[in-house]
Amino acid sequence: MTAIRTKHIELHVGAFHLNNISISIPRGKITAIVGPNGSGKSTLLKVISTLLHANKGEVVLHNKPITAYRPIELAQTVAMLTQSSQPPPDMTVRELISYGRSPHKRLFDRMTAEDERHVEWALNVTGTKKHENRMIHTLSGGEQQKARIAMILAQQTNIILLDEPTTFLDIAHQLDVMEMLQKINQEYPAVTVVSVLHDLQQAANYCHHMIAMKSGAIHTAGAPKQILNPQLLKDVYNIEAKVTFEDDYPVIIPIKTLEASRRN
Ligand SMILES: Nc1ncnc2c1ncn2[C@@H]1O[C@H](COP(=O)(O)OP(=O)(O)OP(=O)(O)O)[C@@H](O)[C@H]1O
Repeated sequence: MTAIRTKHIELHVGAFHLNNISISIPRGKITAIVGPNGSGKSTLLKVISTLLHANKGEVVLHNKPITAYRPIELAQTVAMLTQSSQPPPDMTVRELISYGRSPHKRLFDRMTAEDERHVEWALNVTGTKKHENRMIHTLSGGEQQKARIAMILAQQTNIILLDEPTTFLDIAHQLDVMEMLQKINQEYPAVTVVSVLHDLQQAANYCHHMIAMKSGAIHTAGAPKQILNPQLLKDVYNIEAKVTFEDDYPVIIPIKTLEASRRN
């Protein structure tokens, strides 16, 4: 079953062109979007979440065109963690996470017991409970990132879009986040997770499906173990690399770049 389908999406932003994007993202699975800097990964996520509107083409969520969703219904269906360049909001961790409940409430409605239960769950599942009463700006970059992820999770949507959720995190916390997504995926089979990731090995280890982008277009999509190979690394990243398999998982050993002046 497909959670997200895009049909021939075209979008021009400045000089950049998202070019004929047709993808199917499986429901209840974890999908990684990978590709070089500037290849269009964030732009594609923004189109799926309606932060940006395509010039042409269609996005379909759970078999319903995105244009047929009411805004509140969309906010109850899709949550997106964007790449944050904003200063941290002037509030506590718990207050930030409570904002995730907004799509389930009317303006000025009080938090219900159910809202509190979802906030509590998000605090615990992300390990941010211990910071719940601290102001966001007093947290480290990694701790702030986890609080932002918790806010997205508190939204309790069946589609979760994450733009580089492991940015700012050390290796242990990166694995922590990936394991958390895996656990959520196992406990809530209806939840579809789509994450932009730069670490291809993590993508292969934790994701069921992988979409590789290059220059605003889809290069390849499929099971990570099937598509991750030296040719993909050459075509998409222009690097020479060895790809071996250990217990079925790819181990990527980068050797060298093939040219200096390319990439996207
Ligand atoms: N509003 C905009 N105006 C002009 N160019 C834009 C705008 N938004 C994005 N771009 C350009 O579109 C291209 C794709 O950007 P996007 O953020 O989608 O890439 P990405 O693959 O997510 O990159 P990264 O891995 O570096 O985050 C980039 O070259 C970017 O500079």
